[in-house]
Amino acid sequence: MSKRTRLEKDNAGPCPIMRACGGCAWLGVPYKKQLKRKQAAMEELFRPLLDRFGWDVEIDPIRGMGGTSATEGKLASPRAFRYKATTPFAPLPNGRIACGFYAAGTHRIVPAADCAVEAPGARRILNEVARVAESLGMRAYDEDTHRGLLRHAVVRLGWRTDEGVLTVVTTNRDLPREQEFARELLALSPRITCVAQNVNPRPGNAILGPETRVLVGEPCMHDELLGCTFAISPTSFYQTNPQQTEVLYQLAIEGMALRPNDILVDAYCGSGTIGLCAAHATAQSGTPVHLLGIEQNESGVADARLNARLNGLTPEQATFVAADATAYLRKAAVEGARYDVVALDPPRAGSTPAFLEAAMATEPRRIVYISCNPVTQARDLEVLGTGGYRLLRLTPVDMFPHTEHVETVAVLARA
Ligand SMILES: C[S@@+](CC[C@H](N)C(=O)[O-])C[C@H]1O[C@@H](n2cnc3c(N)ncnc32)[C@H](O)[C@@H]1O
Repeated sequence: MSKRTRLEKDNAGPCPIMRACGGCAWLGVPYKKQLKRKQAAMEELFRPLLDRFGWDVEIDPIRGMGGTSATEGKLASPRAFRYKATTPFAPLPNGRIACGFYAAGTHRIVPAADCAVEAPGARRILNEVARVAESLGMRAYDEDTHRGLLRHAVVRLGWRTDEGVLTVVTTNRDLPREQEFARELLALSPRITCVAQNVNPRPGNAILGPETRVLVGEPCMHDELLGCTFAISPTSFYQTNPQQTEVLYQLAIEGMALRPNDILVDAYCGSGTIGLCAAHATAQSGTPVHLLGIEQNESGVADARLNARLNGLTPEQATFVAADATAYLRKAAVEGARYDVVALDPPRAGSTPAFLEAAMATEPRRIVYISCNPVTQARDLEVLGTGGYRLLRLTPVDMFPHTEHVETVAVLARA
């Protein structure tokens, strides 16, 4: 038998472009082994902290898709779990447009007909955006010369709904043949219910710029988590792996251990999802709480207010403020505010010492810290431990199979 070429070997694997694309470095690693690796990484990261504070806590087995690191036997390798997909665009000769994934560590685009981890159909929609733009004579943005219009496209599909938002990111607001472009994008899939344009004129790696407008269709899409309905605008934050988001939120809600009439703060709340799932559950069980959500992205706050209404919560039951979480909580603490439970879910950079100090000054019974970056979370838990909070539970969740990333939920109580 002839020796197989490297390309043939790649094509026989779980994804034909897994070596070229920078997305799923661990796709070839059995899923159970991935979970064990992540569990070991969490032990190594958090053990010194647990020992230093004398917190007698065993880190829970990481909650993977279909099982945990402690599950007996093999686990199926997860597929089709990412409900948000993105492509960069770049110019090719003869007005053609490249799209796909950046090769690992570069800005070289690797074309992809499909993607094993994205929701079915998402990659095809993104590829079709390039074809539509080519047919209308649009130019892709060139990172070297800073010329051209089309930079990225982002598609988000509903997990429990048939809705979706397609956002094209351009260097300026003016779109040639705008209406035709928008209509053709809307027609790419019955699942696209909103087509939006985001304008990002600045060079650099940030995908989204400051201005967004809906070109055609609905102003947002909807999805459902833990029995709640959520409206999601084109540029509001919404988790990419909804199945695991339910696991994550359920752990956070359990950790809150809410009591009737508690004031619950949901800081860095995005579209309000964590706090609203918690407040909705307590309202349903006849023991309502008061929710205060804090988020700096105004479109997230607008979504959160709408989401409160969609889930039957009044403005008295759920209030959302557009503010920097640190500035808001510092002021509240100085004014003597008292909260019963503070949940926070900051971006990868983590929270700030000033936020954590202010949160503790409001004397919450519990602090629930959800993190997509355990390294910054460990740093912040040090501040909370020094301030007198004690870790009760730490649970890793696998939101990002086939990558080294781990999400964690830490539950702390006032000592
Ligand atoms: C990891 S997301 C979490 C969102 C939400 N909890 C969820 O599960 O969908 C972090 C959120 O923090 C917001 N954010 C970032 N920096 C912030 C700040 N300084 N103050 C308030 N919100 C901030 C971001 O806009 C984003 O919505």
